[in-house]
Amino acid sequence: MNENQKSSAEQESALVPGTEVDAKQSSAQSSGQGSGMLLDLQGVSKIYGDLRALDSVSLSVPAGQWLAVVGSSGSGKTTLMNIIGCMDSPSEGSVLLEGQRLEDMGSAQLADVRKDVVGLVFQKFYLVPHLTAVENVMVAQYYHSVVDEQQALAALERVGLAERAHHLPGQLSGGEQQRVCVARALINNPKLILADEPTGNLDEVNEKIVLEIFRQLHEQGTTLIVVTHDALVASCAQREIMLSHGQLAGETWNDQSARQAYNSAGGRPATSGSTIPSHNPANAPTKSPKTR
Ligand SMILES: Nc1ncnc2c1ncn2[C@@H]1O[C@H](COP(=O)(O)OP(=O)(O)OP(=O)(O)O)[C@@H](O)[C@H]1O
Repeated sequence: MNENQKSSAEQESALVPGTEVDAKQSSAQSSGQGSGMLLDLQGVSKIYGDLRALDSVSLSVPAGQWLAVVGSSGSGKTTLMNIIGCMDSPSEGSVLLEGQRLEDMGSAQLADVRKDVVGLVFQKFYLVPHLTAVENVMVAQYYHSVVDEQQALAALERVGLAERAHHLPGQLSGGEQQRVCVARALINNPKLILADEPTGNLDEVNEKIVLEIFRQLHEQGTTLIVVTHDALVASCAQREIMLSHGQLAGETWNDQSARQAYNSAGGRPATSGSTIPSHNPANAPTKSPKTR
């Protein structure tokens, strides 16, 4: 990446998750009220006028869990992911990430969390159009630590795009662009991957590539939260929650040993305002993990 490209990339950094130019040194504040979970949502609501896009959702996610979030269009999935990813703030309730309350953080600290803890695979975060695939991955490295082209190329190879590394986004298919976004999210080894419809643009072969990467990340201990409309993709997760009209409509465990570990660690079923979950882990039938 030359200096002109860097400068343009800085101007467009708002398009790239975790790359805010004005991020200053974080002085992480501990709330002292952490639950031992990587993520803890406590009565989180998002209110737009009369609409409760999220309605008092409480949800704990331990480090290393693979969670799927399902629900019909407009049920609040993206709203939830935006709040967890520090891109939106709740109208009510608290979000703790690594025991730190997000509402106690200033914008620079939130930018650091986005940069250091979270990797985003969101369709709305487009690639910088005048940078090649590998340069788009290197932008994320640039704002995180140091640029390493070989590492960026390896990340693209991991998503099956070695041959397309030097193409501009406009020269890539929608599915290929999506995979560049996956490579960009992985490049800084985030603890938490938030993926909103990560396989939405992909054919079956590419969907398998992405799911296999998620499986490897899960085995390495990365926490994954994946919004999907695809029941097969959801079934790869250890745990699924379903949203409906901003409320929790169901919770299912696909991995019973993960469920036991979660319960032993003091984890509680997800809940929301006035809804009694129709399907909670206390009475969930045993379901074998599916493989693809
Ligand atoms: N900025 C906003 N102002 C007003 N209403 C909003 C805003 N953002 C989202 N909503 C509403 O909140 C509700 C939840 O939206 P959200 O995008 O979270 O749904 P979703 O489950 O992700 O849907 P989809 O699957 O279609 O992406 C919807 O009714 C949506 O219209």
